[in-house]
Amino acid sequence: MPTPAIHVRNLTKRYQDRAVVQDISFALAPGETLVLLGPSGCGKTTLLKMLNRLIEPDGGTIEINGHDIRQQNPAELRRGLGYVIQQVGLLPHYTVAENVAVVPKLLKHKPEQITQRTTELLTRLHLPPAQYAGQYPRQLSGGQQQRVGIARALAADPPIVLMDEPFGALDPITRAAIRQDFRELDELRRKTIVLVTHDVQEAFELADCIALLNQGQIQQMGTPRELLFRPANNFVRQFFAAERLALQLRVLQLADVLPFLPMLPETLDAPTLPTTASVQEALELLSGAPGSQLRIAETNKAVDLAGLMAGFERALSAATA
Ligand SMILES: Nc1ncnc2c1ncn2[C@@H]1O[C@H](COP(=O)(O)OP(=O)(O)OP(=O)(O)O)[C@@H](O)[C@H]1O
Repeated sequence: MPTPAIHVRNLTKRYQDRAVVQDISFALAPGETLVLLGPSGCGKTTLLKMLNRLIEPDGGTIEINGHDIRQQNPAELRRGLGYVIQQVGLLPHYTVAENVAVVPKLLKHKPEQITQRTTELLTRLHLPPAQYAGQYPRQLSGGQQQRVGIARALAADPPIVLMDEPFGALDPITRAAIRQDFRELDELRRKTIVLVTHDVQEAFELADCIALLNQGQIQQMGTPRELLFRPANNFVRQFFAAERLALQLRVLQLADVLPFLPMLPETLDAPTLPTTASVQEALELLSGAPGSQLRIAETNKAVDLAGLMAGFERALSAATA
């Protein structure tokens, strides 16, 4: 394994003799998204804030790109780590462009480079600069402010970004829209991200890897699929119980269902999905047009709604067997 982007060993934090983070260890490879998930008060934010030294641990070590963060000046460390929080924390007397430029300015990037980067980020985050660069935070909606917060965290192109409930304060529709942008933003895909949430659907949508915490301890760390189909204990099983079906539809892909699908005569004008599409995506496509079929790219198979559901059921039995 290459040097982990983040390597945490035996991390512990106590408040008045109560360990709110207990002996946590993990390694995160560069470019991965780790979601810290768990009930309120389980220690997610405390763990995240130890990564950028907003909170100092009582025990254990943290290495970022192979360097012990205790050897680094906290302010410098933080300039190298993007940070997005629920309250956004934009500076009210700075324009959108000025807010985005804060860290690049501290790092003494060239003015023309900063302008170019700001323009690029605002455009990609659906805030056309001609309209928004000169506005003040109070003139923006909550969702727009959150997009500016993300642009600000990415402005200096840090390889690691820490996010604490970044979509927590938004209504469900805005939240889904920003999550979609988040997934489609190429530059975020390349970054190492640690994201805190208590929203299970959000965790499954964004994570390469989930660490499910309870009372300061990792109950299980693994891919969404591992947590769902191979729960390490009862806590993990119970945590996903209420949303199990929705999660299964999201986690299983057409590739999983494929062996159980009957061959159908090809309908040339049918919509096509790749084998990596989730059963959920296929279901959405098919339920809009009952009786219709979809083609599965690079295979000789097509499927209708009934066939998909029958295949899903068999793929589920195979995954949990
Ligand atoms: N400064 C502090 N002094 C004492 N206790 C604290 C302090 N900060 C946090 N705690 C306690 O530590 C525990 C973990 O808090 P933390 O904020 O990390 O949880 P969380 O999982 O992020 O919760 P939430 O999802 O509600 O934000 C909580 O029980 C909290 O009350």
